[in-house]
Amino acid sequence: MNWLEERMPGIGRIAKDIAEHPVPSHTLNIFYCLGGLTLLCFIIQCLTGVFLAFYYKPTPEAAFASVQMITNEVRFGSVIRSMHHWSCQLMILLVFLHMLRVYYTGAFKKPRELNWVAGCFLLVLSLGLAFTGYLLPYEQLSYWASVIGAETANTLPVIGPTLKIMMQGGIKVTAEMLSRFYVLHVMILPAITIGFLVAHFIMIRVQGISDPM
Ligand code: HEM
Ligand code: HEM
Repeated sequence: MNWLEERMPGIGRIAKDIAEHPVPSHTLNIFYCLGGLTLLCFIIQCLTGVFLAFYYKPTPEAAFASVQMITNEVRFGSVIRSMHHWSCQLMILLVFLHMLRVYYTGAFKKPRELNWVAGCFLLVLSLGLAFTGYLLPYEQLSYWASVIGAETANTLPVIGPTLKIMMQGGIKVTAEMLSRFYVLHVMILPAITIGFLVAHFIMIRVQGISDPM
């Protein structure tokens, strides 16, 4: 730390401020851990997702075969894939439970309204990540689930038909649908999620955790 402090004066104070921040006693229970556990799942998703991306091929011809190869041939491939799969299910469950904790403790009220709104974006982003990831193995179930998703988007007033075409790459499903979902899944949505998470945590730090009811 001294070595760093000499080169970047002030960094020790920031590290001390983070490490020595007291935890309010009323938050020492499982319900206040749900946000942190959601974050842990997101970190696991990013780490295991990068390993999957080393072998995954986002084309209609090769996607399913590459996922089969990850499962059957790549060393620890099935473990990494299972971790990605189950941590996704857990993340969605935990984010809803976290939202319920915030709601039932009234933590969305003044001055935390903006953080509730940031949280709503995080909820939609988490669902978007799970939805776009679902198509990637390109098996019957994932293909038709994405078609249903695109048709559901189609029913939205005004923007519906355009949204469907943007998702599928045309009136009918095209090869672009997989490329688009892949780019959304591994680049755009994780990057936007990280941005909202930073804002979420800065607001929590500035406002402090809400008082007990
Ligand atoms: C990826 C999703 C999310 C992550 C990783 C996350 C993470 C966290 C963490 C670590 C905390 C600290 C306290 C705690 O854990 O309970 C927190 C607090 C908070 N979160 Fe989230 N959150 C997410 C989604 C949401 C959603 C969906 C909402 C609501 C719509 C929300 C609203 C809030 C609010 C208002 C607080 C302040 C609570 C208080 O002061 O008691 N968050 N979040
Ligand atoms: C919160 C974040 C994420 C969620 C909820 C999520 C969810 C999913 C889901 C549900 C699947 C389908 C898996 C299956 O059925 O076996 C999947 C596949 C995949 N994900 Fe993610 N993912 C996330 C983040 C990432 C990130 C950050 C990357 C890469 C940088 C990534 C890369 C992949 C790849 C390559 C696949 C296809 C391989 C396979 O199906 O096993 N994911 N993801």
